[in-house]
Amino acid sequence: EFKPTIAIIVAALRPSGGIGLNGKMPWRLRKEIRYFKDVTTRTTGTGINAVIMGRRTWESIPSKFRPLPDRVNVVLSRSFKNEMVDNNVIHANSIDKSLEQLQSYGTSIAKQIQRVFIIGGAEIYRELVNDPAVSHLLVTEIDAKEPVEVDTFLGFPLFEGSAVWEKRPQKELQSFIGDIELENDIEEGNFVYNYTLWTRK
Ligand SMILES: NC(=O)C1=CN([C@@H]2O[C@H](COP(=O)(O)OP(=O)(O)OC[C@H]3O[C@@H](n4cnc5c(N)ncnc54)[C@H](OP(=O)(O)O)[C@@H]3O)[C@@H](O)[C@H]2O)C=CC1
Ligand SMILES: COc1ccc(Oc2cccc3nc(N)nc(N)c23)cc1
Repeated sequence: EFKPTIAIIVAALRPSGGIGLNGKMPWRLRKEIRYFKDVTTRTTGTGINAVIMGRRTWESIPSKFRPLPDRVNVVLSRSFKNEMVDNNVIHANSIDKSLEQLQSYGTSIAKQIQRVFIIGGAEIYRELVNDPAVSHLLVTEIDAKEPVEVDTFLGFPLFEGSAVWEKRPQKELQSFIGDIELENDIEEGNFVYNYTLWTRK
């Protein structure tokens, strides 16, 4: 029965949980962007992964860079009809409808959907972090040397201590991401960051 691993993937500033500013990300971290691409794209064997995002996040991707390549892109909007726009883009008006469509995608394109990543934005994170179907949080924890302005936040308490989620040892993150290299305390400009995995207590 179709039960892909569903993971939220996000880069968030500590301790505030800031993730956005003026509809964009408050930072540009080269290695972190490569990690995001590698983790959301990598599959074992012949399958393909899906990324699910809110309509505003989709609209803020420059049109020449969307859909995100080598992944099935699912865009959520309450005003969408549920439809496969083309082989790489699915419209859905709820998370449940998007999972239904991903299931039939697998049978129609004979490509099995392996993992599903929720890639933002803030409203989507806030809602889906409470969905029991989401089993993993891949959180890049960012510390800033100098203060950073943010106006959009994770929308759930994580760094202040969570009653629901617990951070797993690095070796569990390593086995989740396979042969993708895990560096610690990566420094880029004003930022130092680490990749983490959280699962439900
Ligand atoms: N730091 C990070 O890792 C990331 C940061 N971001 C940042 O987040 C911000 C964008 O987030 P945000 O503005 O919250 O917008 P979102 O990308 O979360 O999109 C919100 C829209 O998604 C649709 N939607 C939300 N919930 C549902 C639902 N349950 N069913 C169907 N449709 C739904 C609605 O579309 P409609 O109005 O059409 O109904 C809503 O307006 C930007 O600043 C972006 O840069 C984004 C991704 C990652
Ligand atoms: C504007 O569209 C988008 C905005 C953000 C987005 O997600 C990300 C982009 C770049 C790096 C990202 N890193 C992590 N850990 N998580 C994300 N969701 C990321 C994907 C699309």
